[in-house]
Amino acid sequence: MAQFVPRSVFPHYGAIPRSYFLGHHRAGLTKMKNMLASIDYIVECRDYRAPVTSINPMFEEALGKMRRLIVYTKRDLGGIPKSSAQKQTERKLQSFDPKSAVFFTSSSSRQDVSQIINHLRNDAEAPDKLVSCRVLVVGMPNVGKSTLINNLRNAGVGKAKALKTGQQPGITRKIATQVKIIERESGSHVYVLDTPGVFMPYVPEAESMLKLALCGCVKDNVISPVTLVDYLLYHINLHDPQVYKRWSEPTNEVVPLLESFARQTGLLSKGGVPNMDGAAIHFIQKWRQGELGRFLVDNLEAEERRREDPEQVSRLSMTQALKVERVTRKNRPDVTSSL
Ligand SMILES: Nc1nc2c(ncn2[C@@H]2O[C@H](COP(=O)(O)OP(=O)(O)OP(=O)(O)O)[C@@H](O)[C@H]2O)c(=O)[nH]1
Repeated sequence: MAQFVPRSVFPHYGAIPRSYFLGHHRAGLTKMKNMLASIDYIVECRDYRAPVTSINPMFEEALGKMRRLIVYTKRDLGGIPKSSAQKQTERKLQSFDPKSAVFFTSSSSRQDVSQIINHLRNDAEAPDKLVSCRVLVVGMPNVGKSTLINNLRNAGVGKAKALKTGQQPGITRKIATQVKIIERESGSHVYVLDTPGVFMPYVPEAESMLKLALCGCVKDNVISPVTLVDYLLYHINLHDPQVYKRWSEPTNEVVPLLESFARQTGLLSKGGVPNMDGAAIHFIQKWRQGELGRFLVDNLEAEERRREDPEQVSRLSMTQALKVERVTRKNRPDVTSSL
């Protein structure tokens, strides 16, 4: 049998929507900016699996001057714990933001979260900090902000979950009431505030939109689930095509793979026809649960090279991004208006 050769590039970037900037994203960002005077820290959450793509340039512009902690969430889904590959990834990510404290968290690891508590506790206990400390947690939709806050609260003051979390983006719609995560004898405690996830007005590259959709930052109905699985299959094949051997030989063909997956998992429509969209969503969920390989969808070596090239460094500024969004809206109906 001929040896399987995975695709080295993804060939289908056709009609991928590039926007998911909803009303509550814009409103949330404005509110965050207005409350900065009463905030001591920003905790910026990024998705470990897409650590570069899940950076929202709007946060850089709006909140960039604040003291900031960067937290890469969902660490458990991005690699093998304590492996040399994981260590190398994390060293690289730390080197991208040398001026910020950088943390990596998995919701199942109390130790990961305790490191953030220790950092905030030490900093909050500085002699000039006699009043309460308020921390704003920001990030893309569904990146794991509320989960992180619940875990910080549990590790810091031993209390149970305070905020609702969920598999789809948009669970938190408004800036939430503050939650105490560190108690101090002086009575000036450390509080965190949850915020609605904010997407960017326009995603310059179709591939970035696919990565963000795979990680769950946009609702599952915005991009065709079969296209998303095709993109996921492209990544899986570059890592380990054996992970789907229960349903298929290694393949670059998404449709037969999903048909077989649908049949074997009972995802059939009337007449026994495979329910392709249902199967695709289920397949993606399996990856999001770590059952189809744990890897990054961003290429950190490419990002390193980009950062070394001054011509490439300029990202879309917020003003530029909003301008592009306005032009896009003018030229075609907004994909988000029906959501
Ligand atoms: N495996 C894994 N799942 C996580 C982790 N953190 C969060 N999740 C899951 O990711 C999903 C989103 O988490 P939330 O905490 O609701 O995300 P959010 O950023 O508050 O979402 P929005 O309110 O939409 O902005 C939930 O299903 C969580 O259980 C993690 O470290 N590992």
